[in-house]
Amino acid sequence: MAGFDDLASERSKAQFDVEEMKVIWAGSRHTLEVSDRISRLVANDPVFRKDTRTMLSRKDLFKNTLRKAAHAWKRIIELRLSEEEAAELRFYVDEPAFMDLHWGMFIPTIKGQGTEEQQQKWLPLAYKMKIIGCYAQTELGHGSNVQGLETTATFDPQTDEFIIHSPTLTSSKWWPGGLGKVSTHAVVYGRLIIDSKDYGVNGFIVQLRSLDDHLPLPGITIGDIGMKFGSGAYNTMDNGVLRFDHVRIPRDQMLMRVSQVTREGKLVQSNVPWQLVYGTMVYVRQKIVSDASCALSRAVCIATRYSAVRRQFGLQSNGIETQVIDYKTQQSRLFPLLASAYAFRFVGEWLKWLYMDVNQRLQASDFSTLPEAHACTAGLKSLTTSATADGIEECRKLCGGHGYLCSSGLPELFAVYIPACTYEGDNIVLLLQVARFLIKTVSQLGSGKEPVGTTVYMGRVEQLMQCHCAVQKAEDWLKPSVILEAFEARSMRMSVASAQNLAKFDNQEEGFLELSADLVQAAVAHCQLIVVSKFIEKLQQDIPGKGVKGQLEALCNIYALFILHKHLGDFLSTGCITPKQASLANAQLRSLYSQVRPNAIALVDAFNYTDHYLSSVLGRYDGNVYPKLYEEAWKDPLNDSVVPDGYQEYIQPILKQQLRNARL
Ligand SMILES: CCCCCCCC/C=C\CCCCCCCCCC(=O)SCCNC(=O)CCNC(=O)[C@H](O)C(C)(C)COP(=O)(O)OP(=O)(O)OC[C@H]1O[C@@H](n2cnc3c(N)ncnc32)[C@H](O)[C@@H]1OP(=O)(O)O
Ligand SMILES: Cc1cc2nc3c(=O)[nH]c(=O)nc-3n(C[C@H](O)[C@H](O)[C@H](O)COP(=O)(O)OP(=O)(O)OC[C@H]3O[C@@H](n4cnc5c(N)ncnc54)[C@H](O)[C@@H]3O)c2cc1C
Repeated sequence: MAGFDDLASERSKAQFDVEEMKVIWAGSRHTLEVSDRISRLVANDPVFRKDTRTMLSRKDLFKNTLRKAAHAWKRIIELRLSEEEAAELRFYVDEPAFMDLHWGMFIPTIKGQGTEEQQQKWLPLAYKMKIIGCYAQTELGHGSNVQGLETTATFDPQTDEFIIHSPTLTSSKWWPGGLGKVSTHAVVYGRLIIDSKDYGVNGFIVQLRSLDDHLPLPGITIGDIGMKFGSGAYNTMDNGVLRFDHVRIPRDQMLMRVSQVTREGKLVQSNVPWQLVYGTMVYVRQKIVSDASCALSRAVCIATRYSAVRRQFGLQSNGIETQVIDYKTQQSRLFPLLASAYAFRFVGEWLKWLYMDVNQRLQASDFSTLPEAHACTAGLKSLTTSATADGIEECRKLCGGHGYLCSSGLPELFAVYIPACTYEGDNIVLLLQVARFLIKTVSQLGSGKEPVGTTVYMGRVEQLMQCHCAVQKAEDWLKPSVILEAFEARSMRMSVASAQNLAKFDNQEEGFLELSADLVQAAVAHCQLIVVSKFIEKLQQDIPGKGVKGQLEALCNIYALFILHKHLGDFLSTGCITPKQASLANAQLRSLYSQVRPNAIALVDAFNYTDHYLSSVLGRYDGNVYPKLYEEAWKDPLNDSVVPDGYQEYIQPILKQQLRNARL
């Protein structure tokens, strides 16, 4: 049987230790053990089946999600899972649901923006799920522009309460996940008003529904905002609409870590920067970067396995056609995505470390690294989600016609993933934040304030503005120092050029708007440099296992040279490399594809995904694609009857020409 033999033979060709690569991918032996155990637990539980998801009506789909969420919670309690194991279980259940927002945003917001007392009051309730919360920031009229939110929270000194109100239609909360049908509570972002004075946006804990009968509390109008893109996909989530009509909450339900309102109605600022009100977004953006590597690797795993099973043209002497993975065009589309999945994994790991480091500093009142953390999380969220969304679609095309079937798993993965380019900050809006940070850094060069963190390279501005790439032969592109210098010089020169152009404007804000398209490109260049440099740093660590390091080096070089090839215009126009060096990079890239080819299947096996998680007939571990595709087709409800419903009303009259006769 084609698929079985093909994948078995591919696995036997691997030139590295797959088990050790699994550890590298997971992050540690411990993480691998946990994710392996929990993914199998989910895969073997019939309640977590997901093969009918794309065929259910919205109501049935949603109820099924509630059933799975309740079952997941039951298993977490029964098995006494740790926080880490519980998070893995939710991940492998693989269905967007209110739980994501409760654990992923509501709880972190209280932890990050609540005082000690507020945490003590609310966190135990949230941890035990005695209350379910969501994150209600975006409104009908404003999402990106958080300072433009219209919901008001007016302090009433008579009663020691805030009055939460939606003064306009556009102030209706719109989009929060988990809000529409499930959440009992929300962190609501609104304008703090004291004595008619507007003190800007802050977070407030507001109860939305009765804990007895789940009905909305007085003054609250609440519902789901309707069907979203794709079948199944993100429609398991109850993204909601919410309006307040003068709803009163006690004063101590304003999240008061950043600023406090006293009983007398005085606003007291603490020593933490006001931007901490945006802190949950930094946390979630960091998570989304790790998530990107999961979504991309999942699509790549499906496309790689299928490309080894699928054969088209080129009859060989033994009468067998060519595996499509052997076509150079297939490799040049697929392998950069494989390399990107690994690159995003490692940059995600680093970003997690950066976030933890910033958090520890914040606890010690050191706020110096917050701007860098904001720029890195915003930029990398943007870069990785855009590349992943495009990458999933490319994987669908790599699977030809069968990729368009829901049973390939790719349409639903695409539909569920693409909003990541929008939620938690529109990707362009976030890149503009990075650009502001870069322009600020460039403007401070020579002022005595040394660039830090990921902008340290900018301290070598003179060298980077003048350096010439030393590549003379294709293999020179394999040297990390050569790659780094080319990426640093490109980013430096693009930022400096933007800053110089900006300086020509009398009004900096106007200039920023006028040049924003170029500024976005400079931000992308800086973020790509971060990804490349973190991959190179990873390779400097001790990497055990036969051949593992060699494979990672090849993937790192593929990622870097692919980006160089894709953005050749930047590298050439800034004079970082010559056309001859560009063509040497291309030659090297081709040679790297050949190096990865025999290891491709093993490299996707190292993700250690179960067939349940992949939910793809094309990506099955055993490669038994054709019989299963055939089998799946017959499961479609349309095939329940041989003659379809509607035959007599709509097909028969055409065939019998009754419709035409009626017209004549
Ligand atoms: C096949 C099926 C598969 C199923 C798979 C299922 C798997 C399920 C798994 C996952 C599901 C995913 C779950 C994810 C759920 C989605 C959750 C989505 C939630 C949301 O979207 S919440 C809403 C998010 N909203 C936003 O992000 C809004 C974006 N806007 C902003 O962040 C800001 O308004 C702005 C940054 C764009 C502008 O702010 P503003 O104050 O107006 O602006 P500036 O003047 O530019 O900035 C002032 C100053 O502050 C600094 N700064 C800005 N932001 C931050 C920050 N976050 N932290 C620190 N500092 C910040 C900025 O740099 C300026 O500094 P300066 O003055 O220059 O020094
Ligand atoms: C699936 C999903 C789940 C979500 N979950 C939540 C949630 O749980 N809680 C919550 O509060 N919100 C949630 N959101 C809302 C989400 O955070 C916002 O949609 C997002 O921040 C983008 O804001 P917007 O919709 O206002 O886009 P807009 O800002 O209206 O963007 C429209 C266009 O304008 C461009 N644009 C906007 N501003 C600028 C600028 N300054 N310069 C250049 N171009 C600009 C953008 O690039 C984009 O092309 C969710 C959204 C989705 C899709």
